[in-house]
Amino acid sequence: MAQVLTQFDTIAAISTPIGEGGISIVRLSGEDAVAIANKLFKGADLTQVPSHTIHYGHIVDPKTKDVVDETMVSVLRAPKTFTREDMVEINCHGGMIVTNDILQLLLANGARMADPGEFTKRAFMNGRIDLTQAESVMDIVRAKTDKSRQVAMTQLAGGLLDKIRTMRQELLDTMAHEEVNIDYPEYDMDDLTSQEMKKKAEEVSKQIDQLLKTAQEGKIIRNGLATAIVGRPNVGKSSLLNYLTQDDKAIVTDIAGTTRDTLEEYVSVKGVPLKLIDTAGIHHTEDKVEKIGVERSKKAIAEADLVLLLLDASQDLTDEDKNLLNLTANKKRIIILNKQDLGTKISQEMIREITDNPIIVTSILKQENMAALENAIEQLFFSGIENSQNQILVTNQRQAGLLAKAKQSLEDVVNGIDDAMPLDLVQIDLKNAWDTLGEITGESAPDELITQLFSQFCLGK
Ligand SMILES: Nc1nc2c(c(=O)[nH]1)N(C=O)[C@@H](CNc1ccc(C(=O)N[C@@H](CCC(=O)O)C(=O)O)cc1)CN2
Ligand SMILES: Nc1nc2c(ncn2[C@@H]2O[C@H](COP(=O)(O)OP(=O)(O)OP(=O)(O)O)[C@@H](O)[C@H]2O)c(=O)[nH]1
Ligand SMILES: [K+]
Ligand SMILES: [Mg+2]
Repeated sequence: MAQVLTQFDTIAAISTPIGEGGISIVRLSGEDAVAIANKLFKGADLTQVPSHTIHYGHIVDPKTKDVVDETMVSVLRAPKTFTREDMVEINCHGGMIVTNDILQLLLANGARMADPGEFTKRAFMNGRIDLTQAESVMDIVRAKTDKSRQVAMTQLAGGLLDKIRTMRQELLDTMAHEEVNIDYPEYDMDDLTSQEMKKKAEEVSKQIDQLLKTAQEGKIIRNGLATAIVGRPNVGKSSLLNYLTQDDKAIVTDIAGTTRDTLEEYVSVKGVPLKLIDTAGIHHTEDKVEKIGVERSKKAIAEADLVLLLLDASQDLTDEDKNLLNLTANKKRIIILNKQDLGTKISQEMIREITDNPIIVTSILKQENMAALENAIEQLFFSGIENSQNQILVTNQRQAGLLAKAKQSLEDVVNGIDDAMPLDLVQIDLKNAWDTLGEITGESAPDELITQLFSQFCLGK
């Protein structure tokens, strides 16, 4: 990792959302950050002020002498900054025109437009954070629930990084030890060495396994448990979405077929992060638009981690209900017998004959027994998964894929030793595992990977 802080040009970007707002921040990073800002700023000589101070003044177009905005400007000198480079943050009036004018002035005076994620990329290139921490910065920005933010914060603090560094160190120690033996074959400790190597490979492999086990939970916590609300028309699906989100985002009417397209909302139910998907009621229809909606509902079911299947308890079980019970049979599922206030033609016992899924009898309209539903969601979620308070979790596909690959190399080590393969060949697999773990943190990541990874970030981050 480069520790030379002067190798990059000076970049600029708007770091706050584009649109109307109270205040916007335009950020600069790089060797010339202070000099460029100083060309536009009237109020103090920014090249002379102490680091980490903020200054009141105006941004003036040096060509036209037009006063563009009244601002507060922070000067942050390397190395104690987000990027470890000199940085300037211009706090200007929110709004698309002013903010953009200031950015354009910076670009006209020597700065280059930053790529998405480039500030964070520099923090990585300059050694302040590793790739898992960079990814967590993005996860914090995108977090939809408190829990996903919590896990991302643990990752930002270096939880996963420490784990991976420890494993890499163990492999490195083993390799170093092994090299001594290759260099001094007269000791002929091959047997001892290979048994030692095998033991280490198995140990690290086990640690990787433990991390991989968290990937499913990590995915859910990061993205929310994909929860499809399913049922034939008018059973109360949209009413349930509105109840759980404490909002009335979904249109509810007594007309069957009100919801025509899937609708997604994030909500936390007893600490369980859900990505709720309200679907179009599934039934046979000739209506063209409704048909598409029904297809989307089927897709939502296919992709769901959890299905909330609603039945209208006040009416007899229909063929469509039976179809839906079949269609969702292999899913993690809660059956909701709704509209109990209108009577119970479908009983819990009847459904119990078909499935051992949790069955909750509710009136969503009268808000009856809703706590039981929330408890059922909580229990289902935490039954398979350990409590994740401050736990180190693998939260993305990139990390999980590399862990699996490293594990494979370690298995090759073990098999090679069992097959009495020459130690210098076994060592190649050991080195591969070490390299692959290094890709997770970025310590041995190829340039293309780094470029690709940061390009997914937001502009100005
Ligand atoms: N105005 C502003 N607010 C912001 C950010 C920012 O860049 N600008 N951040 C951007 O994401 C977040 C804060 N994250 C930051 C992380 C590290 C450093 C930093 O300067 N680190 C140095 C020195 C730390 C210290 O003084 O002890 C370091 O780690 O060496 C700054 C902000 C959220 N709020
Ligand atoms: N009596 C009674 N009515 C309910 C209950 N839950 C929902 N409703 C009513 O049933 C009607 C349909 O509710 P929706 O939430 O629109 O049903 P839906 O399943 O989303 O319907 P579609 O989107 O058309 O498939 C509305 O008039 C609701 O007020 C309940 O528990 N009891
Ligand atoms: K309806
Ligand atoms: Mg609906």
